[in-house]
Order: sequence, then structure tokens, then C-alpha cells
Amino acid sequence: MSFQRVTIIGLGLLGGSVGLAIAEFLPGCATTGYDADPAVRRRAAERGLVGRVCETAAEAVSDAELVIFCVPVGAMENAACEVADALPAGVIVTDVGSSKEAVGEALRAALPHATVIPAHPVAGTERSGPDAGFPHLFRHRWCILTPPADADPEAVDKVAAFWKALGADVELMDGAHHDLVLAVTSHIPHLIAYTIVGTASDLEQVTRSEVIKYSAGGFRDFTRIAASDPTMWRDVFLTNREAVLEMLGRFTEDLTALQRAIRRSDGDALFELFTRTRDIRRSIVEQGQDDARPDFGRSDHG
Ligand SMILES: NC(=O)c1ccc[n+]([C@@H]2O[C@H](COP(=O)([O-])OP(=O)(O)OC[C@H]3O[C@@H](n4cnc5c(N)ncnc54)[C@H](O)[C@@H]3O)[C@@H](O)[C@H]2O)c1
Ligand SMILES: O=C(O)C(=O)C[C@]1(C(=O)O)C=C[C@@H](O)C=C1
Repeated sequence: MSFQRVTIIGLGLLGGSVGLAIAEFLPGCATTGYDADPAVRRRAAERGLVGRVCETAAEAVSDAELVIFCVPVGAMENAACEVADALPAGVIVTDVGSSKEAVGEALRAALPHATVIPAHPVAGTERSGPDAGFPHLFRHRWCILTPPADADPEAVDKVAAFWKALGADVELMDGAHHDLVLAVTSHIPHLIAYTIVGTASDLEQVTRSEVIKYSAGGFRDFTRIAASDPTMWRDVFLTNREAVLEMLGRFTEDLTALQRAIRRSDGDALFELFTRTRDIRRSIVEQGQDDARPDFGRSDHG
């Protein structure tokens, strides 16, 4: 049932982690890989992120059963066009992109004869590149599949089984719904982090050294997120524009309400909100969806 030959296009954090996870959890599966950057290809070969690093994308996919695109969402279409003439018949194509409607459309347009099952493992870190990947990235994390309504159910099952084998919990969702949910749970939090870190560094009365010196608690957490890859996040906001703007409208209203509560010294309003948000954090921790990143002190990572 599971795939024997998988090709990974893009060998950075996500592609490298998929390759290492396959080697660990699906040892019978042969992997090939390609990255547009020759330095990444070299490093991927040194780290053994895939069994064979190829010099062209076409060579990498030539006998694949599953092709996974692990490139920035704005690069999905070009990466797919590069392999369009080389894909074997019957191949299943998937991806790991953080926005799903635009990526699904781009892959289906570029590869009209392939079976495309878009996916988003909701797992990552602020790091990028071929040194960032580790095999346990997907363990106990959600992987959301957004197959089109007319998708082949057998292909959906195979892609779901693949992600489960890498340790993920799989959920199916409509692409538009995915984009709305992730706008609020992932995309806007990143936008807020980029904003607060930018605002702090722009403040004239807070010198750069003070920002660094006193960044102990909350601000330090924001700087981690704000260190995330600029290309990746530029592309996420450009491809999930409508959902982000919709959720940003709601967020702005809530922020204005908080601003009013502070101005009016409305302690009850502040206390009620902070109690509610603490409960949300506690339920996340109880469900075991807490952090699995390497630098969070857990021992179950590579
Ligand atoms: N970083 C995260 O936390 C995270 C989590 C889940 C999903 N994602 C998604 O995963 C994808 C990859 O992100 P990442 O964090 O691994 O980025 P990354 O920068 O670590 O790796 C991306 C790689 O793609 C390569 N690339 C770019 N264009 C290419 C092309 N046309 N052909 C071949 N290779 C190409 C780059 O050279 C780079 O090595 C993105 O779509 C992102 O939205 C990221
Ligand atoms: O943990 C982090 O550093 C992440 O930003 C990972 C994160 C997220 O927002 O949760 C970022 C983007 C993805 O598409 C999925 C996961």
C-alpha cells in the first residue's frame, strides 16, 4: 500500500525533514531529491536527506510514485512546470505548502494529468535550509489534506497513510476552510511577531542595544517567530491574501476593544479575556499539541 519511490522537490527544512523521516519510518522506500540551489543539493547529499540527490528535477521524478513539492508556495507552479513532461503515468503529486487554495490551483494547472492531493503538515520551526530538517518534525502534529471534491479516494488514502507513517495525525479539509483557519492560527501570529519586533527596533527612544538587552520573556518569543524565512512568509501572505485580510479585520476590532478597555481602566474586561486565553493555552498543552521543536527540551527529536 505504501509508496516504494518518493521524490522530494526542495530540500530545505520541510523537504529535508520528510526525507529523514522516510529513512527512519519507511526504510523500504527509496528517495530521490532535487533543489534549485546547487549549494543546497551539495549539503543535502552530505547530510543524506534523500537517498539520491539529482542534478535536474526531471531526473529526480523519472520513476517516482509520489512527488512532494517542498518549495515556497510562490515557487510551486514553476517547480511543477519543470517536471511536467517527466512525470511517470499514475504518479501522485502532493506538497507541504502553508496556503492551500492557491497551491492546489497552481499544481493542478501545471500538472493537468497528475493526481494532485495537496497537503499541509502543520509543523515547522523558524529555521530554514538543508541543515534545519530533523526526522521527528511531524510526530504528533496535524497534517491537513485538502483534496479536491472529485479526488480519487484511493490516492487520498495513500497520501494519508504516508503522513501517518511519518508520525502525523491526518485531517481532511476543504482548501478555502484550511486557509481561513490557518490565517488565524499561524499566518496572523507571524504577522504580529514581524510587526512587534519591527516596531520595537524602530522606536527611537528604545535603542537597539536595549531591545536586545531586555528581550527576556514575551518579546524574545516573538523574535523567534519573526526570524522565520522571509521568502516563505512573503509568499504565504501573497497567496492567502483574502483570508488573512478577513481575519486581520476581526483582529483589529478586538485590539481596538482592548485598547478601549485599557483607556477606560476596565480591569474586568482585561481579566476576563486573559482568563479565557489562559484556558486555551492549557487545553492545547493537555491535548499534547505543545511544542515539539528541537530546542524545547524534549528528547523525541533527531
Ligand atoms: N518552515 C515552516 O515552519 C513550514 C511549516 C510547514 C510548511 N511549510 C511550507 O513548506 C515549504 C518549504 O518551506 P521550508 O521551510 O522547507 O523552506 P526552505 O527555505 O527551508 O526550503 C525551500 C527550498 O526550496 C528550494 N526551491 C525554491 N524554488 C525551487 C524550485 N523552483 N525548484 C526546486 N527547489 C526550489 C530552495 O532552494 C530551498 O532550498 C513552503 O511552502 C512552506 O510554506 C513551512
Ligand atoms: O513553530 C513554528 O516556528 C512555526 O511557525 C510553524 C508553523 C506554525 O505557524 O505553526 C509555521 C508555518 C506552517 O505552515 C506550519 C507551522
